[in-house]
Amino acid sequence: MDLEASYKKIIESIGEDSEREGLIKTPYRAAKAFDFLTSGYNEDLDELFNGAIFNENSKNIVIVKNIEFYSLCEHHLLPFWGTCHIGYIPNGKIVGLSKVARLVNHFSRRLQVQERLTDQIAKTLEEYLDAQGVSVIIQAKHLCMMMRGIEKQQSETITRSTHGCFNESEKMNDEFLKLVGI
Ligand SMILES: Nc1nc2c(ncn2[C@@H]2O[C@H](COP(=O)(O)OP(=O)(O)OP(=O)(O)O)[C@@H](O)[C@H]2O)c(=O)[nH]1
Ligand SMILES: [Zn+2]
Repeated sequence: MDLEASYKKIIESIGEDSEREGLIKTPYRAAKAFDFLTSGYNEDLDELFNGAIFNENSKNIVIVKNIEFYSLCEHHLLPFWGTCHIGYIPNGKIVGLSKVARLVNHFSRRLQVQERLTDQIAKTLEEYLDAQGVSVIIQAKHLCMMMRGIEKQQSETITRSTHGCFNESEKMNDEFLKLVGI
């Protein structure tokens, strides 16, 4: 069964009339939206980075912060969203800045948990750049904790994934946190 037919079934399962005017095109719209929200599955990482990794000798920290993202909680299929802060220490290679944000979309536009999202972003960047170190922080709110379940409106989840020299150097960690400003 394709996505559109599945949505029609969901609408009917809750007792709604899938043929009424307001809902007639809803399965099509919802399928299109869900396709977009999970489009990360269809992207190729090599293509994403292709042509935008440059040789450069800087050994100083690079930070791209406040990258907003939307993802889907894999337990409830409800959105979680927030900001991602990424820092790395180059080791002969740097990456086009937009690709850092594309990497966040790549792993957030799918069914996720926040911890895995954080790790996948960090590990992939480390791998592609052969970086000396990578540190990623994600701050997010989960609708599954807000509009249902425990119904906490203010709680925020912070996750972190540190690799390479960030695991060994307190100074680097401090610099990253200070520049990110959280
Ligand atoms: N660690 C982690 N947990 C998540 C994430 N997103 C949602 N969850 C949690 O996944 C858990 C699923 O627990 P279950 O007890 O199986 O589901 P539930 O009965 O709907 O749980 P409640 O939300 O407590 O009502 C819940 O505690 C959610 O808060 C995430 O990104 N990371
Ligand atoms: Zn959830």
